[in-house]
Amino acid sequence: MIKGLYAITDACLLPPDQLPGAVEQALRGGVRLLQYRDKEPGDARRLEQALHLKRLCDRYSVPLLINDDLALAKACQAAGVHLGQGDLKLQQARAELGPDALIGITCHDSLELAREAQQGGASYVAFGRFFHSHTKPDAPPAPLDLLLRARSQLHLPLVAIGGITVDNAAQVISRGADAIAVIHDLFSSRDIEQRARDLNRIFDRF
Ligand SMILES: Cc1ncc(COP(=O)(O)OP(=O)(O)O)c(N)n1
Ligand SMILES: Cc1nc(C(=O)O)sc1CCOP(=O)(O)O
Ligand SMILES: [Mg+2]
Repeated sequence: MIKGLYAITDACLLPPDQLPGAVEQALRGGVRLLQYRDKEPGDARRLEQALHLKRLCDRYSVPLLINDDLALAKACQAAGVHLGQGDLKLQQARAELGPDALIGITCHDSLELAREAQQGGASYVAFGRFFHSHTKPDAPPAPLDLLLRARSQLHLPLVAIGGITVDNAAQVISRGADAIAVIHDLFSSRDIEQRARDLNRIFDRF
């Protein structure tokens, strides 16, 4: 289930009037998971957008995850949440969302954090950033070979994030990433649908 292109939305790249259209193009291009990530204030706007994305994702049978915000995930009946090390604890999210929810955990460059997340019942672990990221330039870097070690030591799906593009995605997929989480290279593209197709197609080579 956690396999292929994992698209993440961004409030700067996608203002409210462009968000649904851009996401639908990505879904048409074969995105396998979608994360709604919006750190701007405005609970009512965020709820409205998340509900809209949930309807779109349902049409394409794609799970919607919500970044950081458990209450929003519950309110829009999302498939799950993505949590960082400074966010809500995995155990609380699992207890509130139930055993079937998708819960992803950011592990930066740490196999120890990943083992902890695996033991705690995470659905996937995310490592990164692997390349320069336009969206989050200050995210701590992670070495590509971390994925090889993670692949041999963990049984959970591995998500790679941070500066992933059509030109470098093969480097993380060939080292064991099950999914690539992408913001800028997808949503800044002039043809989002085609870019989604191109990013997904890289998995066929491995
Ligand atoms: C798939 C995926 N991986 C990592 C992150 C980053 O989460 P976090 O460290 O909590 O940072 P913010 O996204 O909240 O800024 C993610 N969102 N998704
Ligand atoms: C949200 C996020 N988290 C990261 C991490 O390393 O934890 S990198 C990142 C931004 C990903 O966007 P882009 O594909 O534009 O680089
Ligand atoms: Mg977070």
